[in-house]
Amino acid sequence: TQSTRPQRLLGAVQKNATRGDPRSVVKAIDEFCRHKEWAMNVGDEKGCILDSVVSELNPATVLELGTYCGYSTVRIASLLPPHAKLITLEFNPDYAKIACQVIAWAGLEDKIQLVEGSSAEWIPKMKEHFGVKMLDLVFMDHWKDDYLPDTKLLEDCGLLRKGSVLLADNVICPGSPDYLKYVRRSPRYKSQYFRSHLEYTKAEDGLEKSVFLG
Ligand SMILES: O=c1[nH]cnc2c(O)c(F)c(-c3ccc(F)cc3)cc12
Ligand SMILES: [Mg+2]
Repeated sequence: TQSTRPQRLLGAVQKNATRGDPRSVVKAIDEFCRHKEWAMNVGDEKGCILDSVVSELNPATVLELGTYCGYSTVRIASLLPPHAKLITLEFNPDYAKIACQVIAWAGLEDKIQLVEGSSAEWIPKMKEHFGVKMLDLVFMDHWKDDYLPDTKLLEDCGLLRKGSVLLADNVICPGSPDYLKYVRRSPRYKSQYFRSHLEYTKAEDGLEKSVFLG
């Protein structure tokens, strides 16, 4: 039977990356996506912006919406301090199965909790089910139409504190205009656009970093 693109991506990791070496996992995926098959990882260029936001923030609790194959999950987790935790939500079971193996290859299982399900279902359960008090960073990379409703849900569930950071991928391509309008207009956020390119292409895309002001 035919393999899927995520399966071929995992194969490239297992073939080219060193077990327990997150940076080699990131590199293997970027090489695969640049030279073999495009895939919707945040990629190396936007990934560097992601790295700088994570490193500057030094978050203790991170929520990632949209795991896909675990590329940004591994990028983020490899930069976290020792006892920090990353919870990543993935709706698609096939993606979750691949991501779990990519995360294991990187040796980051102890820092990452991968949950299969929808953000709408799991955001309200963050506190009771994961013992999460507040979120220091949310990386939004799931589905453009869910960015705004999920942001409102995070607010309503009391998961954001003064200084919590929302970092959203793909705000230009595919684009999330309603989300951009909201965070840029709201007096409750200080928003900043980091211009970049759609992963592995010359098309414009960027990340929007929005600090919750409480
Ligand atoms: O659905 C998505 N979820 C999360 N991230 C994405 C992404 O980074 C993309 F580039 C794209 C994308 C797919 C096809 C295109 F032609 C352009 C962008 C989609 C997603
Ligand atoms: Mg993306």
